[in-house]
Amino acid sequence: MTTTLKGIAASDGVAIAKAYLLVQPDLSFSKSAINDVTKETDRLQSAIAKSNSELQQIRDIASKSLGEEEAQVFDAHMMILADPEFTGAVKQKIEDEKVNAESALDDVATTFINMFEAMTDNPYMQERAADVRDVTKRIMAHLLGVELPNPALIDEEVIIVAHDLTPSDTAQLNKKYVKAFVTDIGGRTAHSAIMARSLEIPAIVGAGTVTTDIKADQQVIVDGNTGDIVVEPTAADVAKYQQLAKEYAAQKAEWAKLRDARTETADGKHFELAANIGTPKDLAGATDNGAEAIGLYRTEFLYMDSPELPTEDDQFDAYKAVIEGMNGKPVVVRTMDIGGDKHLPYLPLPEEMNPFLGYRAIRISLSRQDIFRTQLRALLRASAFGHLRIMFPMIATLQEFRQAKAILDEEKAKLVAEGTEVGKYEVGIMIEIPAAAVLADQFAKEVDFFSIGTNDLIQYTMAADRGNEHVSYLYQPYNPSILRLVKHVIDSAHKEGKWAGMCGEAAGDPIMAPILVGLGLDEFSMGATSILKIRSLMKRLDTAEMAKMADKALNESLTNDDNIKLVKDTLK
Ligand SMILES: C=C(OP(=O)(O)O)C(=O)O
Ligand SMILES: [Mg+2]
Repeated sequence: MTTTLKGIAASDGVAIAKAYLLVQPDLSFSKSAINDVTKETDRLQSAIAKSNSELQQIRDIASKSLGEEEAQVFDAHMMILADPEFTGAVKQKIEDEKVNAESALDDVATTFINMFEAMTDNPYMQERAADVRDVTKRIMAHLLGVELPNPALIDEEVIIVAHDLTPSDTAQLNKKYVKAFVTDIGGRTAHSAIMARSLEIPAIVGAGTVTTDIKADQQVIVDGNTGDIVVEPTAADVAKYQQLAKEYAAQKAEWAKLRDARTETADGKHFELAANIGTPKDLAGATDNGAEAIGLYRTEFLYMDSPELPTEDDQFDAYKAVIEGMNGKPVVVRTMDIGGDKHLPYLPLPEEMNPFLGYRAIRISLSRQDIFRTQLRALLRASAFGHLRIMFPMIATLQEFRQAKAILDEEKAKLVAEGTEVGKYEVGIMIEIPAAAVLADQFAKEVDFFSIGTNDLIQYTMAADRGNEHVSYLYQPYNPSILRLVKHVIDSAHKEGKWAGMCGEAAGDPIMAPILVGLGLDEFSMGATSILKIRSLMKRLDTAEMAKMADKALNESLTNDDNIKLVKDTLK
């Protein structure tokens, strides 16, 4: 029977394919005493052998579809399977204590994981804990006779159905086969959603209980424009959505004609449309979509994709590739923003009740200066190769900015003294904490630019977790409170002769962009796939009319919805 589910539209486009449930099975077991030791060690042996051949197969496919580097993690897993200190210890425990294999495996794995995690001075060994966990899960699944999902083995078109997708899960999906994804939890600005937009696949997040409502292999339609998920569609549904997919493709082809066009309003005013990227690989998408700049390079993915802290040279190579790749166009590189929902296995952070209010971004950089200075040196060296803008995330106070800037100046002086070439660069901050937005007039005297991070600015202003679907109604970019903060930031920058951009998701939103044009925002940075849509929209706007509309939006409208209506009516 056909059912329609609803979630939060997180990435545009329409997809029709069968469901692939990326759900962790229940691996609980109970401890029991055994009589037949040989039978139990045979069960263990067979689970290890099955795990090994599965890993071999995953490794082969992963190396072909994702690249040799991504595949190497599976070598590490196979090494653990072959390590007598680990699997030998499980066998020994079964023999000595006459317990079932599941319980012996769990005990030994826990000992190893605790041991690795305690090695706080050796991040490489700490990371092995995650490998032991993964391998243990695989052996356990075979012992219990349940199946683990293996997304790397997908070799036909599917729609991924998951409770949530971490940034690293999303990075492992092969775009050739993964046509869309839907998740139980998350909001429009969760990193999985941002990732979907950069992969250019439709996505719906925060859809409630899709992992139980949708069964494996059921046919599913995902409409990433509206947030509708149709399960077991009728032939008429399929025809309707095929038509919508066709129209969307035609619309995209129309926008594509604007690729090399200058971004101009109807009255000839230019606005800079930039792309947000996560890795140098995203550069192609940015230039294909006509980006005039990179307005946000989120460097944390460099750290997340690496098994240990990336070296200065690794970072230099990545930054240089992006800066050179943009051929003199500006590139805003944001220093590491780890914490919140982004974790590094080799940099254990304290468990926090409110990670988004905790130890993240510049707060980590200022206390772990070894990590920060390495990144700054790599950036300063890369500045010689084009137009660099360095940006600090999550700045709350002037002192934090001054401290970060002083460290940058120190590293520059050291490099210059060593005879290393350093180019020109600007230094700016993200405005994503209300404290900094309110004091933007003070900050504007000291920084070269602002980039407003609405994803965080909205969550902190509204006190509503950006990834929590229960409070996603409070993600209100057009709420007059948010707009007034944005106006204050833009006006403060202009008063000091500085520029203000926006790199939060709101910059690429067709309702928000006209208001921002009216407020005089200088630079709009967004997922690359939104650029042409916004360029096309801007061609229709008159800046004086938008300024009047923005004034109403700030001073006459009372709610977010009032402003949606105001923009729609004005653009009619
Ligand atoms: C762009 C932003 O940063 P991130 O989404 O990486 O937190 C933001 O907060 O708006
Ligand atoms: Mg942010």
